[in-house]
Amino acid sequence: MNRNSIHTSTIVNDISPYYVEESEQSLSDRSFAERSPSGTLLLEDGSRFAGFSFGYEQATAGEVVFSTNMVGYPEAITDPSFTGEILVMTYPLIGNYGVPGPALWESNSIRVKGLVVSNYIDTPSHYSSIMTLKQWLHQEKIAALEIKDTRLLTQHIRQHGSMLGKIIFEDTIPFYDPNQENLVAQVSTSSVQVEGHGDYTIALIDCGAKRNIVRSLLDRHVRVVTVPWDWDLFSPTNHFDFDAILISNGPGNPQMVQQTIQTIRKALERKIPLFGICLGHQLLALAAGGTTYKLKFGHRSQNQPCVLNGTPRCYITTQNHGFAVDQLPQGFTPWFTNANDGSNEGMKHHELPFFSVQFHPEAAPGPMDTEWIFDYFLERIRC
Ligand SMILES: NC(=O)CC[C@H](N)C(=O)O
Repeated sequence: MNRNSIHTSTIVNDISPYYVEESEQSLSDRSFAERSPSGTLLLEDGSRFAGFSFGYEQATAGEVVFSTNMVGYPEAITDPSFTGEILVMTYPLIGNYGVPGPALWESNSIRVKGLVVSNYIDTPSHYSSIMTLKQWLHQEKIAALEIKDTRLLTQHIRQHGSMLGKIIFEDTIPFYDPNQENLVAQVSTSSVQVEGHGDYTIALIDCGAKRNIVRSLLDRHVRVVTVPWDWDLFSPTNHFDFDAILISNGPGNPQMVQQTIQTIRKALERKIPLFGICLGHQLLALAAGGTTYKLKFGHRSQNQPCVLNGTPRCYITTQNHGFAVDQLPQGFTPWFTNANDGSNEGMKHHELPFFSVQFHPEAAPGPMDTEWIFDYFLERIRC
């Protein structure tokens, strides 16, 4: 096929897929060129990106964010932290290893409001695959578009910041801002779950916990009692013995999660060992008197470099967050700092067992470089 025959019809703010002239088409290109865009990603600034639908064709709206992770799309789209978000994946091959069984997901369903990829592969090859990504998206009624130029779309988001958007077909719907709602209340467990055995009991406040947090604790032979986000651990009616509290990751604006912040404040007063992950880091900061802010386009990838403060050591971390901690609370010092933009990535109290990280030490997906933080957590309980 003569490469000169391919040209892109890129109209300002309207990225259309490649078109190939009739004459030099191979069969596969012919099928590609004949497919007409069937869906549109419309951003709140008026930008339109046409695409080919491979998901459930019903309009959906949310905050449009991008992630650069190269692997782990099943874990990513089942992470409750993505609730309310339309996820753009910049790595061009998505779907190529299918979908594993639920035991390898980070929650029991797909959490993104919509999915945008550059090249959807509908012919997966992997021993663990039980269905194609397209089948899964249809099963769970999630819209998905193949927009060839996710690079341009991502550059747009980087330049202008993550913004509201919607995937529309024949129908349309209003824009929806997930950060104006308490998304944690929508994703948290509604009942208390008890798992595992061991010398220590961890109360896990489920703000949208990724399953690999629980797996990481159970692997260390502790008992994990998962409670809802608004469970008052200190009310007489709810009492059970525990040795420490882990505040989990979760979606949306940390300011919306006031009941959890109140519970953390009570734990601080009682000097109970506290460990926060991602949203948990933000909630611990707010509970202790710190502040949070919204990043321009967030950190969503598996290669975010975090320097261990006071050392030359830099860890490669998995991240998925749009907010960050600005002012650390009194008595806390920075634990990790993002080597890309200098943002805070962790903090610890200068004497009491209170500490938290903005990144995901449980990975899933991504590198296990910081898994040792779970061991550090248990050591702080023992001493
Ligand atoms: N993964 C998370 O816990 C995300 C925390 C928070 N919702 C944010 O976007 O910053």
